[in-house]
Amino acid sequence: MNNDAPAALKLTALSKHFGRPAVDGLDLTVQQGELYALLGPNGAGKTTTLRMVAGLLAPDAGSVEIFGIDLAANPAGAKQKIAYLPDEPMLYAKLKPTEYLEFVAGLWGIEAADAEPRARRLLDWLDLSRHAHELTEGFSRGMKQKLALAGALIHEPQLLILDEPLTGLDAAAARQVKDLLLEHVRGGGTVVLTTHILEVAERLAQRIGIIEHGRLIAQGTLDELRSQTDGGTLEDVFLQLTGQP
Ligand SMILES: Nc1ncnc2c1ncn2[C@@H]1O[C@H](COP(=O)(O)OP(=O)(O)OP(=O)(O)O)[C@@H](O)[C@H]1O
Repeated sequence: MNNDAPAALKLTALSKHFGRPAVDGLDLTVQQGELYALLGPNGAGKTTTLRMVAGLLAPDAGSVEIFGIDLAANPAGAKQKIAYLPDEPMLYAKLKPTEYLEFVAGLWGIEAADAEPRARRLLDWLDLSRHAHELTEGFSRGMKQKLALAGALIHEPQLLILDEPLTGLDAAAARQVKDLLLEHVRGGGTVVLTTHILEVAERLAQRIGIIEHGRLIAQGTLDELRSQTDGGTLEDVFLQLTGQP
């Protein structure tokens, strides 16, 4: 990790209210090359945070910086560096995976000659190649989730923002996605994900942040979080920190 490099993601006093605070003065920094898991109870503000990072929701206050680029000042420059995968991604039912990936690549201005091998590699990796010429409308939830992830990766973003990327995936698909995320980080990329599957955070994340009522209440490696509590599994630590029985 290069300490002189700008953080991959820096949130400063980020806030969003929907009548009441959903995200409430959130400060959070993720360094380049990290896999950071954001955990929190239902309604804690995780999705709202990620949607602001993705530029889909305007903050009421505070700022988002992506590799030192202020999202509000230079949205196009900041967004070029990230991919955002929502918890319920949208696909085009009447497109085949290859067509979908070519379409997404086109939106990013990637030449077909470059997009095609990238798409092939992603479909291979996610074990979707044998379905490459089927319409996505017939895909299972897990297959759709994997294709959406491939779409998020097609422009080779440096920062991946993933909302619950493993929900609904079977063991094999979850393994493929986890391997892909680890590969992204090994190659110098950065991942920020939310998950309710604590084993995913425990196994993949270098650092874990716990958010409650829109605020970061704890952050660190699993060992650091353990030392702030009575220890145990991440589940024990999480439940203690969030004051749940
Ligand atoms: N568009 C919206 N309009 C009104 N309230 C909203 C909106 N989006 C989120 N909220 C509220 O903001 C709060 C935070 O929601 P958010 O979806 O960010 O939580 P979360 O941590 O992602 O929860 P979960 O784990 O259940 O997905 C909740 O109280 C939610 O009801």
